[in-house]
Amino acid sequence: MKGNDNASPELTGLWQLLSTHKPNNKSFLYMTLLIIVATGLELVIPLYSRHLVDNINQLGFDYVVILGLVFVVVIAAISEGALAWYGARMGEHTNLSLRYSLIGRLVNTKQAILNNEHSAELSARIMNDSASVKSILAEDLIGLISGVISLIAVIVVMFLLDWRLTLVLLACIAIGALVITPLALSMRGIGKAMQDAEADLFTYVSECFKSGKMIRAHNAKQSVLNRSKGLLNNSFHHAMREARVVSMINPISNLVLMMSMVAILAFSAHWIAQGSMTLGTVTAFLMYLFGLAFPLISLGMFFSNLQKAAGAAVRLNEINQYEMESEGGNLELKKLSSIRLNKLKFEADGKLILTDINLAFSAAGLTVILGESGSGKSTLIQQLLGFYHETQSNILVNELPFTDYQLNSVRGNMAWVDQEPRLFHASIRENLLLGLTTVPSDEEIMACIEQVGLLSWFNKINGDLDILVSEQQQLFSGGEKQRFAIARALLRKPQLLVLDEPSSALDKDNEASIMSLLRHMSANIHVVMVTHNKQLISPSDHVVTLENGRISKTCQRVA
Ligand SMILES: Nc1ncnc2c1ncn2[C@@H]1O[C@H](COP(=O)(O)OP(=O)(O)OP(=O)(O)O)[C@@H](O)[C@H]1O
Repeated sequence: MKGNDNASPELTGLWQLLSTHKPNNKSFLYMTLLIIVATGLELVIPLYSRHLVDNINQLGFDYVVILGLVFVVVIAAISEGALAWYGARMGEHTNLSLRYSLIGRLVNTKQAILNNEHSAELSARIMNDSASVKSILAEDLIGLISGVISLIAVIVVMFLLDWRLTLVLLACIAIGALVITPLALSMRGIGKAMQDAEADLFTYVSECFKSGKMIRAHNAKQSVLNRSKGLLNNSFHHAMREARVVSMINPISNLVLMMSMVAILAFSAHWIAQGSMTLGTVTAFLMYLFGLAFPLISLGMFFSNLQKAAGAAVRLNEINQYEMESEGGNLELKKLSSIRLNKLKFEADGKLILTDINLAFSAAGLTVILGESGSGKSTLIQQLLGFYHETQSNILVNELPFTDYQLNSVRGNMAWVDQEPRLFHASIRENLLLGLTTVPSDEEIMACIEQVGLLSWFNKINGDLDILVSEQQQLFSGGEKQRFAIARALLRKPQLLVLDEPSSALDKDNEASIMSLLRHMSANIHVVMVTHNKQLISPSDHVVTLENGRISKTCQRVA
C-alpha cells in the first residue's frame, strides 16, 4: 500500500500508523504459522469424517480413524485458542505502543497548538480511536488471513472431492459477495461519523461533570440534559446506521449458507441416486460448508472494520502531525545568573499581544509586573519559561540565546506558579514532587509547607502526605491552593521564581507573610511576580508596568 497513489488517504494513513506500531515480522510469522495450523486442522476434520462415514457399513467403526479424529479435533481447539491469545497479545502490544507514542507526542506538542485543543477530546481519541486501530490487527486481520486460507483451501479440497458440487457452491458465494460488498463499503462514512459523535459526547460529559457546582448555581441542569440528549441522539443515530448494516451482513451470510446447503443437498440427492457420489462426500461437503460460515463473516467484518479503523487513523495521524516543542540546543544550564528579553514581540491568532519588550532579570531581586487586566502580564512571564518557540531567539539566558540551551535544563532552574494553581487527581506528595528527579525528604517538604503558612491546614488533614487530592480539590480553600502551589515551586529550589497573582486569594495576614517570604528569597534568587495589587510593592522592588502589551514604565521606586 506504501507509495500507492491510488490508495485512499484514510487507508494510507492507517498503513502508516500500523507500520510504525505493528509487532515485528517474527510475530507475524508466528501468527501466520498458527493460522495455518489451526485452519489446516479444521480442514482435515471433514476428510476424516468422510472416511469414517464411507467405511462404517463395510467394516464397522474404524477405531484408528476415530482416535485420529479426536486427536485432530483437540489439537485444532488448542491451536485456535493459542491463535486467539497470540492475536490479542499482538493487538495489545500495538495498542500500548500507539497510545504511548500519542501521549508522548501530546506531552511534547508545542504549547501554542495545545492552547486550541480540548483535553477531553484528545483523551477520547487516544482511548477510542486507538482501540479501533488495535482491533483491526488483533481480531480482524486474523479473521481475514484465516478466512482467505480457509476459503481457498476449502474450495480446492471441495473441487477435488466433487467439482460439480463446488461449482454449485461458488455460484452461491458469488451471489452473496455481490450483496455484501456494497454493504461493507457503506461502513466507511458511518464509522467516522460514529467516532466523531462519541468524541463530542465524551468531551461534553467530562466537562459537565467537572463543572457540577457551576451548573447547579446557574440552574443549568436542564440545558445540560438537553444538550446531552442531542449529542446522545446523534451518537444513537450513527450507532443505529452501523447496526442496520451489521444486522444485514450477518443474515445475508447465513442466507447464502442456507441457499448453498439446500442447493448442495438437492444436487447431492440427485447424484447419489445416480450412483455418481457417496454419502461420505456429501457429509464432508456439508461440514466444509459450515466451516465456510466463519471465514465468510470474518471477511465481511474485516472490510467494515477496516473502514472504521481508517477513519480513526485519520484523526490519530492529525495528532501525529502536531509540531513538537524543540528540545533546544546542546548547552546544559547549570546555574541561571541572568535572563534578558530583547525586543521581544509575541503574536497569537493574528493578534499582537506583546511588543518591543526589553527587560533584564539578574541573579537576585524582586520584579513586580503591574498592568490592567488583559495588558499581557501572564503572557509576558510565560515567555521566560520558553513556552513559545518563536520568541526564544529574543531571550538571552546568561547572555546566550535561550535556544542554545537544553530546554529542560533552563526550566530546571525555574519554578512557575500559575494564576489558577492546578493540582492533579493524585496524592499530596505526588502533587508536591511534580517533575522533581531528586526526591526531597519529608523534613524538607514539611519545611516548605511551614514556610508558606500551611501548617494548620496540614494538621487538619492529619499530616497525611499520601491523601488523594480529588478532582474538585475539596481539601483546599482557594488561598490554601495558592500557598500549596508556592510550596511546590519552592521545592524545586529555583534560581528564577515566576508567580502569577500569587496572593489574589489570600487574606491580609497570609498575603503579608507570603510577601515577606518572597522578599527573603529574593536575596538569593530572582522572583518575578504579576499582581494587580499596588499595596504589595515595596520601595526597593523593580516595578514594570505593562499597557496593551508594551512596557509603559519601569522604575525602581514606587511613590
Ligand atoms: N495564546 C493566545 N492566543 C490568543 N490570545 C491570547 C493568547 N495568550 C494571550 N492572549 C490574549 O492576550 C491578552 C493578554 O492576556 P494575558 O493573560 O497575558 O493578560 P493579563 O494581563 O495577564 O490579564 P489578567 O490580569 O486579567 O490575568 C488577552 O486578551 C488574551 O486573550
